[in-house]
Amino acid sequence: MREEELEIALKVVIVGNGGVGKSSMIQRYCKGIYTKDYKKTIGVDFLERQIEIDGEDVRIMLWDTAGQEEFDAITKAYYRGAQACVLTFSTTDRCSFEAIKAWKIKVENECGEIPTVLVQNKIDLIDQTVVSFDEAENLARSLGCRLIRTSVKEDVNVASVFRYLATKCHQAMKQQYSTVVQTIQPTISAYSPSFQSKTNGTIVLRPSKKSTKRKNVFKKCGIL
Ligand SMILES: Nc1nc2c(ncn2[C@@H]2O[C@H](COP(=O)(O)OP(=O)(O)OP(=O)(O)O)[C@@H](O)[C@H]2O)c(=O)[nH]1
Repeated sequence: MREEELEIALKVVIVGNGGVGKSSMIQRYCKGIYTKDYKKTIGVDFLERQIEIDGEDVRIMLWDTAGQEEFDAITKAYYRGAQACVLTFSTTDRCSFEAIKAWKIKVENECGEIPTVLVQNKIDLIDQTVVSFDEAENLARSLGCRLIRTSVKEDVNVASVFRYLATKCHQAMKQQYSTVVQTIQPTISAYSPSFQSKTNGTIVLRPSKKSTKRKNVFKKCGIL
């Protein structure tokens, strides 16, 4: 497999109370559609979309989890292995805003600290807001993540949420990859007066099949 054929896949979980717009957000992003009807998610659902980050293909798998507590036992299992998280609340639902910290803890218990974004959805209904501008900003600051305001209905900022997370994960993977490559790909520099080579006595050892190594490294990092 050549380097350019490698694929990076990201698992992203979307969490938040029922009715905040999680399913709508995923449908909007992956299928480009929006429906006014509310159909409660039962358990877990998933859709995917491929985008390009830094010239590389990144497949984003979006896991839509039910917001109702009755599904907690099922949904928790699906958080495992997620590399990024979207914490969602609705502009018109105070409880969904107050539940955000609990949602973060639920995800952290399964995945540890992963790149996370706080999303305030239904910004088209800002005249009916029950969360002030500052409250949302302060919550994002206290959680240590970026706040993005979206309207799935009007298609505002939805793509930015996933591009932001994919870029963060992609950078982290690249960094992780180069660290692993540095450890498994030693460069031995030795001066030998009796050895006359093109490199003036410096012997450089490199793997002959770079792309195969790289693929293995990606596997080790859990990227493939
Ligand atoms: N005005 C407005 N309505 C929205 C927006 N996004 C979603 N909705 C509506 O909010 C309702 C709930 O949306 P869903 O996507 O089903 O919510 P959910 O978070 O997946 O809900 P659960 O499956 O119960 O967890 C639907 O009627 C949507 O049409 C938005 O940006 N603006």
